[in-house]
Order: sequence, then C-alpha cells, then structure tokens
Amino acid sequence: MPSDYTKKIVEIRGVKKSFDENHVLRGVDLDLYERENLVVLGKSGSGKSVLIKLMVGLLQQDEGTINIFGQDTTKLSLKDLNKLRLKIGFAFQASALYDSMTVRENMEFPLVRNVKNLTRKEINLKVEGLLDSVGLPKTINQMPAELSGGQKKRIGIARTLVLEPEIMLYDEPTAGLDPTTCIDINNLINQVREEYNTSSIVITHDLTCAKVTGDRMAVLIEGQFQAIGSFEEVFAQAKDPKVKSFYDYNFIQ
Ligand SMILES: Nc1ncnc2c1ncn2[C@@H]1O[C@H](COP(=O)(O)OP(=O)(O)OP(=O)(O)O)[C@@H](O)[C@H]1O
Repeated sequence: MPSDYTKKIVEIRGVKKSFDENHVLRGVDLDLYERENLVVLGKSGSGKSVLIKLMVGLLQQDEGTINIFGQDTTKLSLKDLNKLRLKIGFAFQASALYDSMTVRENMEFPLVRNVKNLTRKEINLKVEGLLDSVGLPKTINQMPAELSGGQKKRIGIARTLVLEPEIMLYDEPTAGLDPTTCIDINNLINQVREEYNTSSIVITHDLTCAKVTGDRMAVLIEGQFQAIGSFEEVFAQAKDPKVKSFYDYNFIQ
C-alpha cells in the first residue's frame, strides 16, 4: 500500500465516449497514483475495456482529457504516443501468448522488437530473471499448449514486464481460474508492485481479487464512476441505490 497519494500518474477528466447511440462513457473522472493498485469494477459491457483502450490510444475519446505522466494523450504525436505506450504494460484477459512460440520466444518477442542493441546474454538474463520472479523458471522451453491456465497468466504477466512498464493494466486477471490459482495471481499482482514499483489498474469482477489487490476501488455504473474509495468506503456507499444494485447483482449471493 503506498504511504501517500501524492504523485498522480494518470488523470482522467470528463471523458465521454459513444459508439453511435451507445453512450458508453458519460463523463469519467479518475486518478491513478504512483505505486497504487486501483481496481475498476463494473458490469459486463459497462465500458471498462473502452476506458483502457482510450488510455493507450487505441480509441479516441469524444470529449475530456487523459493525462498520463503529465502528457495529454490527444496532443501527442504518434511517435510520442508509441513511446508512452512502452511505459504501459497491458496484461490481457486471455494471456495472449503466441501458441507457435516457446515460453522463451514469447518472452523475448517484445524485447527484440522494441529494444535495440541488447546482447544475447542480456536477453537471457532478463527472460530468466522474470520467469524466476513469477515462479516458473522450468517452463522456459515449453509451448503454451503444455501450460495450465494459471501458468499462462503468470507468463503473460512476466512477458508484459520485460519492457519494464511503469503502469500495469490487468484486464480480468483471475477470469476462468480456480480459487487457489486466483490467490496466486492476486499475490503476484501485489508482488509485481513491490518488485517493479508499478502503478496498476486492475479490472475485475472478482471480489476477492478486488479486496486483496486494491488500495482503492472505483465502480463504473451507467458510464460514470459512482463510488471511489477503499473497499470499506465503497461498501459503505452501497446505500446509494445504483451502487447497491451493483453489489447485490455481483457479490451478494
Ligand atoms: N470498437 C467498438 N465499436 C462499437 N462498440 C464498441 C466498441 N468497443 C466497445 N464497444 C461497446 O462499448 C460497450 C462497453 O464495452 P467494454 O468492452 O468496454 O465493456 P467491459 O466493461 O469491458 O465488459 P466486460 O466486463 O464484459 O469485458 C459495449 O456495449 C460494447 O459493445
């Protein structure tokens, strides 16, 4: 848990995004602070992925601003936007490993593509070090098809870390995993923050994941964040009918 929230890494203000008559984001404000794990909760289709895509410039907002490291993403040249993207690691919902490549080749791919002049020794050290840190050094020569879902997620996260991102975006990191493996992934998200000093946005439907990894939570309902705060604070706001209905729907069985 960060000792204080002083340094803002991301500042989102008044962001709106529609697809024809589908008004997905209707004025979103959100901050991400240095070394914070911020959990974004919201029903399926509420616009969580759209928000992430806006952050990395894969979509363009209709209104509002997104500042990352003090830079307005809409005002960046393509070259500067690409530079910024390299500081943002995106751990996809599916681990997005290439099936035809070994774990080593998968890990090397972003490095070889984006970092020039690395020696073979430097590449090996980096790949082996990251596989160690996610607890899977022995998988290095395996193919993705030989790995469990949890192992694929861990390697997907390790691969995202090869470019040393300052921001990590986790999209449904525990989706489709059994409860024990979920615990491993939640712990890994916290470990990544400790080891690599990342600031993270974690998109999840999983209440345990939210509680274990999140310093703060933000609940996206009807295109706006209706509640933002610690787990307890957001729960307290469950008196608000919209937030309550979200909780009742998702968590109270
Ligand atoms: N490129 C696009 N073109 C048209 N509509 C889109 C596009 N991307 C997203 N949408 C729409 O925006 C809405 C929000 O989608 P989004 O994927 O952000 O939801 P989500 O909250 O991430 O859902 P889930 O939890 O199921 O992943 C949906 O109605 C979706 O159909």
